[in-house]
Amino acid sequence: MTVAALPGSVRLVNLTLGYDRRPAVHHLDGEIAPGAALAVCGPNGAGKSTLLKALAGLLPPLGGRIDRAGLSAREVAYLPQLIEVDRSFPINVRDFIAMGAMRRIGLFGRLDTTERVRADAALDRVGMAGMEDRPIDTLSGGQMQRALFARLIVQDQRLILLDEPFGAIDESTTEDLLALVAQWRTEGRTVVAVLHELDLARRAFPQTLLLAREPIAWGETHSTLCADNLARARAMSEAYDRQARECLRDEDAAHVH
Ligand SMILES: Nc1ncnc2c1ncn2[C@@H]1O[C@H](COP(=O)(O)OP(=O)(O)OP(=O)(O)O)[C@@H](O)[C@H]1O
Repeated sequence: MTVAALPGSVRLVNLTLGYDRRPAVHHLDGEIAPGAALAVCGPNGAGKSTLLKALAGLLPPLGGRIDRAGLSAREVAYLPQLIEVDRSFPINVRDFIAMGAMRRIGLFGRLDTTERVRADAALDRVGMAGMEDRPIDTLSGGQMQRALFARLIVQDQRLILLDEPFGAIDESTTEDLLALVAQWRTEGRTVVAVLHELDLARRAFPQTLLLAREPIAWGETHSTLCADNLARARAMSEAYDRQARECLRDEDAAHVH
């Protein structure tokens, strides 16, 4: 018997994800409860970003499914890795932040006073008041990440997906943005973040999924990130890399004969 998912939860059912029909994440089962703060950790190439893209609805599953109970794809905000954000676009900070309101005002809609006030309040919240007119290509990495979080505030969604939000930014920015994540939780939003720094997961994310192509563990953060599980994740990831090379060799051989 299938138990109904909680309203606002996200359930992964035997989920397999990949590219060009090659699996990158296998057989993932679990549920992200509404209001949860879930860290996704694991070695390089473990499939963390792939999972986030699928949760954002940008990558259709190769197998299994993602059930979003009562949560439409439009209620999801996704922040890709900073490196993937195009900063060369000629736009100032306020207009960049206000792009978060696009679903409310439409692609070519004008910013009314309410949206302007909302954008400025979001900038203030992330400590960037007074920077409204700066072109985004003049921002430092930390300022850009603050601006991206301000855009998430303006987006105002129930499920927030963050891919390595604290990589390559200074400590005070990390602390300020962690406080914002805590606030989102008190507002009942669900936050899923890919994190490389396990200490940040331990400090600020009560739940963790440890991934190494397959789930190693998913549960309370401190027990999930125990030494045994971390060693298993590393071993699984290395084994996968070896197998992948062997698979590629098999395919090359098949082409020759
Ligand atoms: N667009 C793509 N096309 C083909 N393969 C991809 C693509 N993106 C990722 N992959 C592959 O999928 C696997 C998982 O990658 P993913 O980026 O999800 O891992 P990750 O855990 O986020 O890694 P990292 O911590 O290094 O960012 C890797 O083998 C990667 O090479």
